[in-house]
Amino acid sequence: MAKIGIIGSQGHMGQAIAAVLGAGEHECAGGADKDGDVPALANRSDALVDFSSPAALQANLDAASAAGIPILIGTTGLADEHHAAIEAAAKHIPVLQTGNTSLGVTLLAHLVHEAAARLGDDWDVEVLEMHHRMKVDAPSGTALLLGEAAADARGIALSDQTESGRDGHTGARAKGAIGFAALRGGTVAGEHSVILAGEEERITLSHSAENRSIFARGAVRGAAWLIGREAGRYTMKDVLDL
Ligand SMILES: NC(=O)C1=CN([C@@H]2O[C@H](COP(=O)(O)OP(=O)(O)OC[C@H]3O[C@@H](n4cnc5c(N)ncnc54)[C@H](OP(=O)(O)O)[C@@H]3O)[C@@H](O)[C@H]2O)C=CC1
Ligand SMILES: O=C(O)C1=N[C@H](C(=O)O)C[C@H](O)C1
Repeated sequence: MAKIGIIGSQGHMGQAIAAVLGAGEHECAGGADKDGDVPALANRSDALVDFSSPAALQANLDAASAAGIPILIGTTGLADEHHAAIEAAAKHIPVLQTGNTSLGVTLLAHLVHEAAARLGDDWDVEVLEMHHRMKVDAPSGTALLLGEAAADARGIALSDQTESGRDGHTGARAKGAIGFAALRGGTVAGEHSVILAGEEERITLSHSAENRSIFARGAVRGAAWLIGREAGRYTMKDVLDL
């Protein structure tokens, strides 16, 4: 039985993860929130899960590194500097970072990769997402993960080809662009669609999260999987062997 420490424990995801741990094969080592003692939490944990804020990321990576334990980063809204910090920490400890810990989205990304590779850039890729009114970042981490899957399949850098937040006289869509649109409202746990639009036909690949327990179960599974691994950067694809 692994002891999992939760950063962001009083938040929606923290509570969902505590519920999974309360019912399952692993144990909750405790939690930390803003002004919490993450180093002390790390010292009594076998692995950490972080669903808090990008502002907390560096301190959380430092605490995991100092304790010599793995960490799963579920926090979204990460910038280049955060990814650089993850790369640096992953030289010393196992780090899994993902915008979505669910089994369904991990498989969806695999399908998007396959579709984008086979169809080529005559088919336009648009990623549409909707989340609850409290969500603070856009596009969602999942939307970016799905966009990355399409970009990777086409051998392009997503950051060079992103079109998001279209408004006003935007001009025609650039060939090869990957578009993003974000909707916010109500209590939606997470809706994602990847639309591949070709000449006179479209394919839509979608995932609907009915509640947060799918993310929580995946987070616990991912954190437990990290224990005993070599230092490095991992994704949910590694956990699920996809
Ligand atoms: N990868 C995935 O599968 C998923 C990722 N997420 C992501 O997880 C994150 C959290 O989501 P959610 O639970 O809905 O958000 P909430 O706002 O409900 O919870 C965030 C929690 O983090 C705490 N927190 C904020 N800043 C810090 C800090 N500096 N140090 C420690 N704790 C801090 C908050 O405490 P306080 O209230 O005191 O500020 C709060 O308890 C978001 O980035 C979200 O996008 C969400 C679902 C799935
Ligand atoms: O903030 C959320 O709620 C969610 N965040 C993640 C994201 O940004 O994609 C995962 C999930 O969609 C819910």
